[in-house]
Amino acid sequence: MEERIVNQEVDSNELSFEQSLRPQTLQQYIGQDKVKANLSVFIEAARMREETLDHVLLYGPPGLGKTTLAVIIANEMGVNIRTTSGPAIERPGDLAAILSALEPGDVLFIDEIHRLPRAVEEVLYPAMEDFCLDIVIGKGPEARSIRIDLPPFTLVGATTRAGALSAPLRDRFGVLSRLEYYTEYQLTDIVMRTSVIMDTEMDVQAAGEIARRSRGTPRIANRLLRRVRDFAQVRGDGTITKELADYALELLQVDRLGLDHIDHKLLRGIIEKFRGGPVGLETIAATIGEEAHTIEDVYEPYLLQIGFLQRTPRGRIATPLVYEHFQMEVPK
Ligand SMILES: Nc1ncnc2c1ncn2[C@@H]1O[C@H](COP(=O)(O)OP(=O)(O)OP(=O)(O)O)[C@@H](O)[C@H]1O
Ligand SMILES: [Mg+2]
Repeated sequence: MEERIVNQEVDSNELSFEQSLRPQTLQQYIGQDKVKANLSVFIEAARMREETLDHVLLYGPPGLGKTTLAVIIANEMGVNIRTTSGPAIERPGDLAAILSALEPGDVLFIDEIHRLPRAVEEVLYPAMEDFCLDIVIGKGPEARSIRIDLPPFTLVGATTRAGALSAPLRDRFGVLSRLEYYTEYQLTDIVMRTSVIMDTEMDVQAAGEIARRSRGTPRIANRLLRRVRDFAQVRGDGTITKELADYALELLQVDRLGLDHIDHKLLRGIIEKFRGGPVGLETIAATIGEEAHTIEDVYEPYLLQIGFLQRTPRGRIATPLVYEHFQMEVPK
């Protein structure tokens, strides 16, 4: 994949930066008001009854705050969180080991839960439903199954692709929370909050400009802020003014809607080579030299969200908004 500032890959340096910025309570968590309102009721009710919280599935595009929310849920419940991910659990025994090491009430966070192997998923069903493990010992006619009780726990699953989850797994979550792209105002708050944590002076207009170009995504907002701060330090006096933000964002090649050179290549490709579409995903992938599933999971969601692309049974169509954005004439 080509290098892009708006991509969703996170290296170890950025990960520790992100962790330093993670809000710790629901109150510090900006936006996602519906999700927060529901969760706070469920958490309070569970605490009043002194029960574990129902299993929670968090889904939505990358970088919107799923992992952050999982940690907050554990904090608000006053319990420990144990973190793992779908691809990391290869065999049923791996999951059994994790489950039997939990303390009563713990949150087990499984990131990318849609990537759990099938055989592992089947261990999860009785664990989620009845807090127990069914283990088969021996083979053939000698085989018998024993049941092991588990401490009650809350499973928090996160996925960018709720559609890829099997129905039996999805049905075992009591709370399904879908995270939405953030508004410009919410992202402005997030950027301001981050600048305070980083001890950097910033004009609110500059924060607004970063927010507008962040594709509705806190991860991208914080990343752009960090790069803009570098420019402020080297080219300015350290303060992030609107002027400096504009200058830096221009150099970073993120346009006023947060689109970068790859989005441009993709959209222009559809317009120039396929007269605006419809054109199939595989064809687009081949034209711009990217994997089809990368386009589908990473590039497309935001372009669909802002109404630049339409998905039809015959392929993708570039809407008139794209022509407008590039100041091109819409063909008859
Ligand atoms: N509501 C929010 N308020 C403030 N900061 C947020 C919020 N949501 C996310 N962030 C920040 O954005 C960054 C990315 O969030 P997080 O890692 O939770 O996203 P994610 O949805 O788990 O992404 P992925 O799908 O890639 O795992 C974190 O540094 C976090 O601090
Ligand atoms: Mg995450």
